[in-house]
Amino acid sequence: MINIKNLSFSYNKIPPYILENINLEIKKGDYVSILGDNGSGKSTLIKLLLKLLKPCSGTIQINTQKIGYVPQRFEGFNSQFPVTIYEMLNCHRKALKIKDSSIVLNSLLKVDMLNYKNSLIGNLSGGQQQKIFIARAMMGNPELLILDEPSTGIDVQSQYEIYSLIKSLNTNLGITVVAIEHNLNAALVNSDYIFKLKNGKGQILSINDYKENFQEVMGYASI
Ligand SMILES: Nc1ncnc2c1ncn2[C@@H]1O[C@H](COP(=O)(O)OP(=O)(O)OP(=O)(O)O)[C@@H](O)[C@H]1O
Repeated sequence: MINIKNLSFSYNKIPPYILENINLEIKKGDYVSILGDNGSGKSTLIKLLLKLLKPCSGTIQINTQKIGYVPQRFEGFNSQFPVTIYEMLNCHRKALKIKDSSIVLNSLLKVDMLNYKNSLIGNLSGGQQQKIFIARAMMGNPELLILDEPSTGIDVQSQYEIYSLIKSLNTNLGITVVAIEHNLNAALVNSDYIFKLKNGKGQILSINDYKENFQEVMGYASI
C-alpha cells in the first residue's frame, strides 16, 4: 500500500534533515501507529504521505488514490453556527464530486451517528465530533485512512468507541490505517506494529519489541 524508500526531508531543503533516510513498507490492511516525541517529524511524515510536501530525496509510493484523512480535532466549534452534520457532510460530498447523495447517510451509519444528522457539530461531544470526522473521511470510500492523534481531548469511554470504530474499519473493511499516536495504550492494543521516529530516524517495532524495550526506546518510566 505504501512504500517509503530512503526518504529525507527538511523544510529549508538542506541538512540537517527532520526525517533522514526513512524506509517503511506498509502492506494493505496493516494498522500502524506512528510514535515519537514532540517535534520528531510525525506530522511532517503525514504531510509527505498526503503529498502536501515533497521529499528532498527518496521516494514515497502509494498504491491507491483513495485516501481518507482525519486531522487533529480542535476544540471550540461554534455550536450556534447554523450548519447541521448532514449539511456539512453533504458539502464535502459535493467537494468530492460524488453524485450519489445517499453516501452521506451511509457514512453516518458506518460510524453509528445517523441519529445526529440534524445536530449542530458544536453541540456534539469530542468523541461524537471525532466520529463525524471519521465519517467525512469515509465518504471517498478510502482504502487508506490516515489519522492525526485520533483520541486527543476525548474522554476515556469515547476513546474506547473511537478505537473500536477505527479497528473495525481496519479489520472488517480491510482499510489500511496509519495513525499518529500519543495514546500509547491505544497504539499497543490496536496496531499491528509501531513506527517510531527519533532524531530524524525511523524504527519499526513489533508490539512485543515495543513492550520489551519500552523504557529504553520511548524514554518513559511506565505506561
Ligand atoms: N512549516 C514548517 N516550517 C519549518 N519548520 C517546520 C514546519 N512545520 C514543522 N516544522 C518543524 O519540523 C519539526 C517536526 O515537526 P512536526 O510537526 O512534524 O513534529 P511532530 O512529531 O508532529 O510534533 P508534535 O508531536 O508536537 O505534533 C519541528 O522541529 C518543527 O518545528
